[in-house]
Amino acid sequence: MPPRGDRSLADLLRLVVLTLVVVTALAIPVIHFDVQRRYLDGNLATLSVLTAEQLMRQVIARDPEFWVYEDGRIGGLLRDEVRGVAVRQVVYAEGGEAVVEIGAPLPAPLLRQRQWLLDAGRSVGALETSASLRPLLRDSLLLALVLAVIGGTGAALLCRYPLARLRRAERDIRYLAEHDPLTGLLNRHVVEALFERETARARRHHLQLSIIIFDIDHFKRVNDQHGHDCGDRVLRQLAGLVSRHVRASDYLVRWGGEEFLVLSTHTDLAMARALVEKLRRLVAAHDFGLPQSITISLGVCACSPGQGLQRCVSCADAAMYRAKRAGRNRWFEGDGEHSVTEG
Ligand SMILES: Nc1nc2c(ncn2[C@@H]2O[C@H](COP(=O)(O)OP(=O)(O)OP(=O)(O)O)[C@@H](O)[C@H]2O)c(=O)[nH]1
Repeated sequence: MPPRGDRSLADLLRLVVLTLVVVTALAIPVIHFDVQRRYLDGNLATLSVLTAEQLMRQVIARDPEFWVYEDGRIGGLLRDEVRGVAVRQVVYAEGGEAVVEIGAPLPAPLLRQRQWLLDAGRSVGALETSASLRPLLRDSLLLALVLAVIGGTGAALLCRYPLARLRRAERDIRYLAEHDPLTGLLNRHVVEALFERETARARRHHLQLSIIIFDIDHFKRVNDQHGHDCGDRVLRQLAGLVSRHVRASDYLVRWGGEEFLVLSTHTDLAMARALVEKLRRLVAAHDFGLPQSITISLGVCACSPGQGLQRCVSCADAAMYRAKRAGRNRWFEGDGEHSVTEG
């Protein structure tokens, strides 16, 4: 049996070794996590500036030995070359050889950055992970392990890039760009692209395409008599009402103030006539909660093949104005030559 003093010394040594192991195991990912938490965690504003340049600068701040920042160069690259380049990849490299590479190809400046590091005999890890903490820690550990195994001499970059949030933001931005905030309908900016797509499809499948334009009659009176908020409510109600009564393959667009456009696919003139009359009746019969009834005037045009959006719209527009002049709450149809016929 070993003497008592030897036993407690061995226990103490074991404890020290164990502590060292645990601290080492925890330290690397914690350091990486610290980098991301201090600089990369955050909101969209932070995201928009999450670039290679910034990431590198943070690492320079942490490890001035590793990143050469001289002559306006960052890690061998001109600052302008990395400005605005998002870091999105996972790259582990050692000597002249990439060890692990996950994800889409790196942007060109970062590829050269990596090459510069490889040539300089550095190890590097650049990492993108999802927004949640668990994969971040897992990837952080993995990165630390890979660097430990390959005997990395350099720092590892850890970049938490909240992709999910970015995608959501992109979706939101696109939605705002394409939709009218008051009614939630598509706005006129998207019509050109829709028209091109649908005319190409119509040509391929020998289908017809029609455009309807309609405008609320005497809408100024609604605003004047009941206030602008009430006018807004009528616009929203009308948008909801009409969108429930056009086909899913039709596009309802807020064309301007109280003017709307329907791009009706697979619809020839006979079908479009039926649709405009249906819409006219629908609106006239609807209770908007006002003392007066709300009516619309409409113009319809079947777009002939090769007729561009502008001509098709002005054909429907001319027909709609004719309906206004003829007393409102009615529709006219136009042909490509702008002659109009009463509905
Ligand atoms: N509340 C509200 N009013 C709007 C909006 N956009 C346009 N308007 C109003 O729509 C009215 C359009 O008036 P006019 O162009 O004179 O047409 P109108 O009174 O409908 O008469 P006709 O079209 O000739 O039947 C104006 O008073 C605009 O202020 C909107 O987003 N909200």
